[in-house]
Amino acid sequence: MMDKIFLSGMKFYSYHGVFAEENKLGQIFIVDAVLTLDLKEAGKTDDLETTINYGEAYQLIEKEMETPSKLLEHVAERIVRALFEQYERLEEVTIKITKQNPPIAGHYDGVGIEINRVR
Ligand SMILES: Nc1nc2c(c(=O)[nH]1)N=C([C@H](O)[C@@H](O)CO)CN2
Repeated sequence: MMDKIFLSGMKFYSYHGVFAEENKLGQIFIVDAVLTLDLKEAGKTDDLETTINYGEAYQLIEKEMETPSKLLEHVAERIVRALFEQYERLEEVTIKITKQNPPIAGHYDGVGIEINRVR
């Protein structure tokens, strides 16, 4: 069983979407991230340099969320790429992005996507 760092329920106001109204008005997106890596060294040494600083990972995700894409799939792939480029020790990533109030009639808690990528 591999170790994990998680960032859950991150909320961003962004402009991703297929429709012009979404690109113009924007909406809230909820992002959940799970980063898989070995946390034994950090557990032994108590040294932040031996793990991934989740505060720094948050900023990286925030930066990608600020760049508009049409599809949530595209946003998620950009986040994964940025994380793998930044963190050599990262082995696997899961990114889930939810739109709570997309322009779709009906009753639901949210719609969205989740991707999992292994380096
Ligand atoms: N698989 C996907 N389907 C849809 C997406 C998406 O990003 N991935 N986006 C939309 C619209 O932007 C949505 O917000 C409203 O219909 C539609 N389907």
